[in-house]
Amino acid sequence: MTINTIMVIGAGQMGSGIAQVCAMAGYNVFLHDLQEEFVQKGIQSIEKLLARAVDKGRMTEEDRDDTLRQLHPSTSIQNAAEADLIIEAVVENMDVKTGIFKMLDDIAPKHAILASNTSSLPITEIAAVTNRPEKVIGMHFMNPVPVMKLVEIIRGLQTSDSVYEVIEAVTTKLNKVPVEVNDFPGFISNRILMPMINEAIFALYEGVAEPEAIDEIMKLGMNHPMGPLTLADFIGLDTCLYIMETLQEGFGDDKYRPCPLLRKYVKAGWLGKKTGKGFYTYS
Ligand SMILES: CC(=O)CC(=O)SCCNC(=O)CCNC(=O)[C@H](O)C(C)(C)COP(=O)(O)OP(=O)(O)OC[C@H]1O[C@@H](n2cnc3c(N)ncnc32)[C@H](O)[C@@H]1OP(=O)(O)O
Ligand SMILES: NC(=O)C1=CN([C@@H]2O[C@H](COP(=O)(O)OP(=O)(O)OC[C@H]3O[C@@H](n4cnc5c(N)ncnc54)[C@H](OP(=O)(O)O)[C@@H]3O)[C@@H](O)[C@H]2O)C=CC1
Repeated sequence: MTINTIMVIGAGQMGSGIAQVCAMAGYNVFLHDLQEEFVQKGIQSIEKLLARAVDKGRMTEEDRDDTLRQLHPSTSIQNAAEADLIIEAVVENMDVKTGIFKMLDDIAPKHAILASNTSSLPITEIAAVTNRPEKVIGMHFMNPVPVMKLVEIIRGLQTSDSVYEVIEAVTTKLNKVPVEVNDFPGFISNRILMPMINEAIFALYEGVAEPEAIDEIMKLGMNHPMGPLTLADFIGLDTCLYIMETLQEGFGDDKYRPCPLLRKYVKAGWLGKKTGKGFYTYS
């Protein structure tokens, strides 16, 4: 099966990054969100990153223009009728995602593959609301998408081998490395990463150390590129909380309980870098 047109649903930090790498790889791309202003914000962030790549000599002006020509803003979900592959990257909420997958199943052509960039939610459950569970798959990109090499590919219970192979080939064409996992809460990446971040938040909550000290210890002591609290702010504290809730509910194990401080910050609207305030303040 040949993939020519990709539609990305959700023009937030992940959706815009995914649209960027798809357009750079030569795919025709719709970047879709509910409102024009969100789509334009996503496109502007792509333009900024491409301009930086040109300035640094990593991309020619011609390649930048070609990439931008491949990108089409969308606020009409009906554009899904043109897509061979749809990658959903909206908020980490099962009801919102299943609502979108039901709509996409009605609109997208029969051959189209429906992928989710979910961080933790069961692919099998998302697939079950469609009439094509064999064509539903997890395509979990890492943040920041243009930089990180991994795409964790999650097979739902009914995902077909041929769909897996197409997604593996698309991932390679995006210049990323696909790694296959089965469908369990948090997959591999967030089953391991998020409890570490949650533990760092507990350490702060219990007054063991200041945020800067916690981050410095993990950076200098463990060679992590970012400390866990900086990384949580970067991912989004809402997303971190939803992932911990999925792990706790999915495994029925309180070892995954989200730290109360994380809940408190999310309730306050302190979602990290994207809102200007989290464990740190951003201008
Ligand atoms: C939650 C989930 O479900 C899964 C996840 O994604 S978990 C999160 C996974 N991601 C991580 O763990 C990221 C950890 N952090 C890092 O790897 C690094 O800090 C980083 C790559 C983000 C930045 O690297 P750095 O060396 O500290 O900073 P910096 O020198 O400014 O950036 C390095 C390069 O990345 C690029 N970059 C940095 N931030 C970027 C962003 N948000 N978007 C695009 N490119 C970015 C820069 O342009 C720079 O490239 P050039 O030098 O070619 O211009
Ligand atoms: N942040 C991270 O590091 C990573 C996140 N992910 C996953 O990617 C997904 C998106 O996360 P992220 O990009 O960080 O989140 P953001 O909050 O940055 O973006 C989500 C976007 O989806 C839009 N949206 C919400 N509902 C709908 C809808 N019904 N139809 C169309 N668009 C909608 C939002 O619009 P509005 O602003 O109006 O709500 C927003 O623009 C989540 O599932 C997350 O778990 C995966 C890997 C890493």
